Amino acid sequence: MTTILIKGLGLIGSSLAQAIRQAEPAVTVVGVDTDQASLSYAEQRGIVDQTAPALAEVAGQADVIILATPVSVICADLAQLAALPLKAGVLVTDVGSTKQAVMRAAKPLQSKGVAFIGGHPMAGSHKSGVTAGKPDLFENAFYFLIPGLTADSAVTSLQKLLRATRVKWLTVTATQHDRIVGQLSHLPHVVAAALVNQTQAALADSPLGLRLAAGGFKSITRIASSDPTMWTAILRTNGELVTHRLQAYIDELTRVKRAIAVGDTANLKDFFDRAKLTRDQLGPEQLGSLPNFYDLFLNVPDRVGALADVTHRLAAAQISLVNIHILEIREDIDGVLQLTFGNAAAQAQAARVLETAGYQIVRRN
Ligand SMILES: NC(=O)c1ccc[n+]([C@@H]2O[C@H](COP(=O)([O-])OP(=O)(O)OC[C@H]3O[C@@H](n4cnc5c(N)ncnc54)[C@H](O)[C@@H]3O)[C@@H](O)[C@H]2O)c1
Ligand SMILES: O=C(O)C(=O)C[C@]1(C(=O)O)C=C[C@@H](O)C=C1
Repeated sequence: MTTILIKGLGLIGSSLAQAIRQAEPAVTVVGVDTDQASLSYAEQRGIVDQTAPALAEVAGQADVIILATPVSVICADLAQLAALPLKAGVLVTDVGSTKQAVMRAAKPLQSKGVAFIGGHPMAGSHKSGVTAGKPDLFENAFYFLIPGLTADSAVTSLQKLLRATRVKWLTVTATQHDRIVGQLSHLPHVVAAALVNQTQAALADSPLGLRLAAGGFKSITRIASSDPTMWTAILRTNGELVTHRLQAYIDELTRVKRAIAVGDTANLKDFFDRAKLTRDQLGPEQLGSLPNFYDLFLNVPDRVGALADVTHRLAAAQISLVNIHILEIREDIDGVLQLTFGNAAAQAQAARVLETAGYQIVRRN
């Protein structure tokens, strides 16, 4: 019986667990997480077979170990694994968003002869946690692999285990990885967060402020809702590269700022022309997998039990919720609840159930 240990049952860990289950129903999946609620949720839904509070307790039983916590924790765990007794032939991999620091941290483990393959699925979401996980999260996305000196047979085994993800495999070096992803993922997250913070300050004295935002602001800042702990760890491990790319981005902004200030129409038009040309070439297939989450924004009355009533009605209709978020509760008036579903059918069914019960849907994404 093959035992797969997944440490970190959040968005990525629980999505991989579900994809592994689809392809290999006979394997035993063991989940490790510091968050007891995530472990219970995963066990109750059959995402994992067993749970354990700490890596050291179960590492020795595993045939495959997948590290899916923030990068800082992955690095610490790799050091810990090097000091633990492991099964002969164990395969260790990770999903962290930076790879040079991870590959460095894996050296003592590799020196012991353990097969380690750095990994990074280039798909995800601004949603985090076990409830957001789904087996098809990675479909059509690129999945970077950094095998280093690990044998091809181990790479093939990992690809076979993860075949239900239906990803496109791409082998790179850790340096190549961090350069590409630093520009395409890390810099955009800094830019999005900076824009949200600057907008919040700029509109602080406007009565409706950010609530007036429409599609433009929302689409460029969606990723500012991502997990702060995860992003702090990413920037601590690809900081040098991101600092350089941030300077190049500031230079680009400075050039356009100058063109706006002096009313240089030709330069401004060229600025937008070049961006449009490049962006238009990214069809949906080149964009990799876009996270498909479906939101309903619901007015809920300010009374005890309103939230429970909504979740009860959805559960009675057997509609699975990915996430629930209270956006605002104002005393004596309605609050707004954001309900997230994994597919359009669940969203539509939930809207019917809730509207029939008298709830007002204020927006759907
Ligand atoms: N979110 C994305 O879009 C995305 C995409 C690709 C890769 N990644 C990488 O995948 C990893 C996981 O990201 P995620 O989005 O699944 O995050 P997440 O916040 O959804 O999940 C992380 C999980 O790790 C657990 N955890 C944190 N510290 C722990 C510790 N010390 N011991 C045990 N468990 C711990 C948390 O409780 C949580 O369940 C990160 O390294 C991230 O960089 C994220
Ligand atoms: O789609 C999103 O919300 C993401 O942020 C996913 C995203 C990214 O594209 O930057 C985030 C971090 C990962 O390491 C890989 C993918």
